[in-house]
Amino acid sequence: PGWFSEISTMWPGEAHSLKVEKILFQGKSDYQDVMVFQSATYGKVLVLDGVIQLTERDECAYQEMITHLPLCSISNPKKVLVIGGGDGGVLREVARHSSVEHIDICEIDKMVVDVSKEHFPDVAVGYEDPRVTLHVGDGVAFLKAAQEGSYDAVIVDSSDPIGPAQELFEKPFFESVAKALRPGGVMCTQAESIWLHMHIIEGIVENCRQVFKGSVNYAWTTVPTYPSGVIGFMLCSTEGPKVDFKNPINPIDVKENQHKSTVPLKFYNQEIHAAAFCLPSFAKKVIESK
Ligand SMILES: NCCCN[C@H]1CC[C@H](NCCCN)CC1
Repeated sequence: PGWFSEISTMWPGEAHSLKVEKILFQGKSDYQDVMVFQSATYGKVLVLDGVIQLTERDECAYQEMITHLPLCSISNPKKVLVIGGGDGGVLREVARHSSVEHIDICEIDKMVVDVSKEHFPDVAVGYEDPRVTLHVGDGVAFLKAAQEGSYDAVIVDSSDPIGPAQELFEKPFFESVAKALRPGGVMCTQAESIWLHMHIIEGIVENCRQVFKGSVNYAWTTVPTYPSGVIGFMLCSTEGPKVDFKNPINPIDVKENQHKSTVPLKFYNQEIHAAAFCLPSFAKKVIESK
């Protein structure tokens, strides 16, 4: 009954709105306000501190791209760490890779996990994979404690730099990720919008170029329900075996190796992988000059 508008100081003067059919959950965790509503045209919607995290209709774009851009760029990923991603969508996507043997996930807010399992079963299906271990806690502390060189890939599926995820956009965190990765290991982080946050992106790229001595590339994709309709990703690799993010070398094994109730890929494919790294001139100028 009415409309939800995503108003935030992070995107001044604009607000994406969705028609609300019914509010399904409202709560306050130790970290943020959590809400789920049934929208008129995008399925169910997860909102944290007034910011849209995912909708049933378009979550495939973000979860598939943030996962397969890194994992399809290296051969035989075995050990993967997800920071954030409490809704389970990234886990669902990592599980499609048959070479993966172990998936750690560190999510700070248990309420996000529980709410996703209750209201977004096709997203939280990722938790049903036996290779998954959930750690409820701060990703910064988890990485500080992680053994050096223990992961092939780290995916940072965070909210925005205002709130609990603030530290996940800073240099010390990137340094701890690089330490936890093997030589030639890869990181993929949520990296905002080129339409809204070129300044934030500039800072992230600068930090990543200082910390990651392999490849550092920015990719982007379309997600209708994120502000400006696009979201970016920072793809980085540590010193060691060369990683060419722009040419996927490891096609996903979508046959047997996923949970029976996992939905098929809806968004990611080889061509859109390569296209994701093509940037408009105003963004290319800033990102490739750092
Ligand atoms: N697993 C889904 C979590 C999604 N992370 C989101 C990425 C986008 C963000 N707002 C977009 C802000 C404008 N770039 C909210 C969290």
